[in-house]
Amino acid sequence: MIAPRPTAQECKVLPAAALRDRLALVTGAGSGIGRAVALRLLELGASVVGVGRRAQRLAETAELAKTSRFRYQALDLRDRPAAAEFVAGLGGLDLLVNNAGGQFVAPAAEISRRGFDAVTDLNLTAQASLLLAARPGLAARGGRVVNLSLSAPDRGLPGHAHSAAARAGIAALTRSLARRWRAEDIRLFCLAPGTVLTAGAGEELPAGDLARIVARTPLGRDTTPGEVAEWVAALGSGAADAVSGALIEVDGGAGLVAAAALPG
Ligand SMILES: CCCCC/C=C/C(=O)SCCNC(=O)CCNC(=O)[C@H](O)C(C)(C)COP(=O)(O)OP(=O)(O)OC[C@H]1O[C@@H](n2cnc3c(N)ncnc32)[C@H](O)[C@@H]1OP(=O)(O)O
Ligand SMILES: NC(=O)C1=CN([C@@H]2O[C@H](COP(=O)(O)OP(=O)(O)OC[C@H]3O[C@@H](n4cnc5c(N)ncnc54)[C@H](OP(=O)(O)O)[C@@H]3O)[C@@H](O)[C@H]2O)C=CC1
Repeated sequence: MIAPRPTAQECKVLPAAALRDRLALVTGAGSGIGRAVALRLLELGASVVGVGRRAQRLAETAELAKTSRFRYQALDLRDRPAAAEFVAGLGGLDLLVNNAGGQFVAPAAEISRRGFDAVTDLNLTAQASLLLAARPGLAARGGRVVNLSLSAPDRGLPGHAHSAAARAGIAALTRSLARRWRAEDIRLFCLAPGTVLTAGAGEELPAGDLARIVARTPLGRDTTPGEVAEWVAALGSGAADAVSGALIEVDGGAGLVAAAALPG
């Protein structure tokens, strides 16, 4: 049995105008966690630019947002020059949410070189490139960065060797840049969800595997998109500025247990 989750409303703990007049860039804003983040930042008063490959999905987020403070651009973040040009065009930036990501599940021995590269590119090097491109805009506004990772990537996750390597890499990159970019008034955080039952997670893993993973989670439940969104908003708002470079696991304790619920 799954333990009770907070409702979307119960997740909302920040004051109403916590992000008023801020400009945020949210990658992967056309679905799942990214969409929940974009909508919550808008509710809190921010202007949000959403990117992703599929314009139709971003348009659906715009419909839900019902505000001109949301705009979007179809963009493949692995196209470095296009992504860099787009970010530079935004000018000053208060918050970058590096959320776009994902992987396929396969035993390590069956991941080809191209497969490994595809996943590390999306989840590490494309995020790193976007960070570098956003640096001047972030520095201009004393901005904050939230990089999405995966809970406890260093514990070893069956079927996720490529992704775990990339996600541990983004956590390390976050720590490194948090030290260096402090001088430019840029703050960085790494946020690591456990299992969030988005359509994307459902495409990646069969429902039975997801249910087994959730059942092994110490809190006995999945993490909701609303919970992740509130954490992102809090980190972006300055409420957590005593934190720097940390990997924050919003995972119901999933990272505390061995990840043996998956094959591979
Ligand atoms: C404890 C875990 C709880 C659950 C956590 C859930 C976490 C989430 O992240 S939810 C997010 C869910 N969404 C996704 O993960 C979907 C995103 N995935 C993708 O978009 C793609 O898989 C990709 C971007 C990672 C790769 O796409 P692409 O670059 O288009 O790749 P290609 O199709 O060109 O293939 C490149 C290369 O990879 C090999 N490959 C692809 N799929 C598989 C597979 N299932 N198994 C093995 N290998 C695969 C493919 O064969 C290519 O290699 P070569 O054959 O050597 O050319
Ligand atoms: N759901 C979960 O349990 C967990 C998720 N995560 C991570 O959180 C993030 C969001 O996950 P979730 O919402 O569940 O998954 P989704 O699959 O719904 O979200 C991934 C988003 O990234 C976008 N995206 C993928 N590739 C690219 C690309 N090359 N360029 C631009 N955008 C791209 C997708 O849009 P489009 O396809 O239109 O490009 C999509 O909107 C991901 O990084 C995921 O790995 C981490 C831990 C657990």
